[in-house]
Amino acid sequence: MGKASKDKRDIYYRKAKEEGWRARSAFKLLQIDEAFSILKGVHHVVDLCAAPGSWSQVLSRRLYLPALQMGRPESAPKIVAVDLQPMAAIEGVTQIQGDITSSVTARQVISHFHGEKADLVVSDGAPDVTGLHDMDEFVQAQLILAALTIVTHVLRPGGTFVAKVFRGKEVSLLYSQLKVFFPDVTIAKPKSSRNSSIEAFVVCRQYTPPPNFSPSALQGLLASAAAEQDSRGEPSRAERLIVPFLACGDLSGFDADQSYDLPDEHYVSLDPVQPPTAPAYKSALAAKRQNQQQPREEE
Ligand SMILES: C[S@@+](CC[C@H](N)C(=O)[O-])C[C@H]1O[C@@H](n2cnc3c(N)ncnc32)[C@H](O)[C@@H]1O
Repeated sequence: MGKASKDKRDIYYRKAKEEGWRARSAFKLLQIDEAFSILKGVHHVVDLCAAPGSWSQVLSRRLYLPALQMGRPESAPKIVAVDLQPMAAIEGVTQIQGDITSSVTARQVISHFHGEKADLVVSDGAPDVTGLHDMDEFVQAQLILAALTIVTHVLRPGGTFVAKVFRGKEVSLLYSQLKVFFPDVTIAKPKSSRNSSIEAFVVCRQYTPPPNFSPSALQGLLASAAAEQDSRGEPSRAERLIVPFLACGDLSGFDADQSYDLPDEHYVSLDPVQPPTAPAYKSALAAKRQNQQQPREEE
């Protein structure tokens, strides 16, 4: 790491300590909000993959505490945070400990809203990286798809979804899938996210589910799209559809600080590559730990 980026990291690290944020990641959400005003008018919000909790702190300080200070606790926003890990309590934040890719956790989040809708869903999820880029990007993509499934149940039309992505060569497929639900999808690279990292954030605005869409239809919708798009004339298999993108780890052509225009197509066809299985992911992780390989930087 060069001196300049080291200094930059130290600035956000120090600032986080000074301002009482649990992680320097807080600045990523704050900078996304500066650029896109994602917190404006937000009442209910879901923070997926929230631990140790700096994004939840931002949500609490920006949304919940002001309502309390105005003496209106009854109209205070609802903030729900979910993570595999437990995290220390944050004022105004309800915590659910669980795996967002499991239907049990998804149902817990959905039922928490009692039919009310959220204005904003954020997801800063990152898997435990193996160092194998294809696999890491695949697992990251699974998190985004799980988050998107929750979004289709809890986000109000017109609402916003922000999620961390790893920008691999096939990331345009993910954009295309998001564009099915959001007419406005932008990729953002906040200054506090290291240039050396392939992470970026999709800012998806104006949630507009397709006509006649109901959340349980998500799988069917993607299935029929893939069937139409299967240019090889092979039968489409439902299991391919949970592969949001197939990553190759090739970052050439991506400028970390630039915003990209997104492809117009709603779908691109998927190659018939089997996703890594959970045992393959686990053994890759174990191998990484054994060989002491350097994981890719995430922040
Ligand atoms: C980069 S951290 C999030 C940082 C957080 N936004 C903050 O500001 O403190 C990524 C988190 O994703 C969580 N995570 C990864 N996979 C998950 C899953 N399947 N379900 C729930 N949380 C998950 C990890 O436990 C980790 O806490």
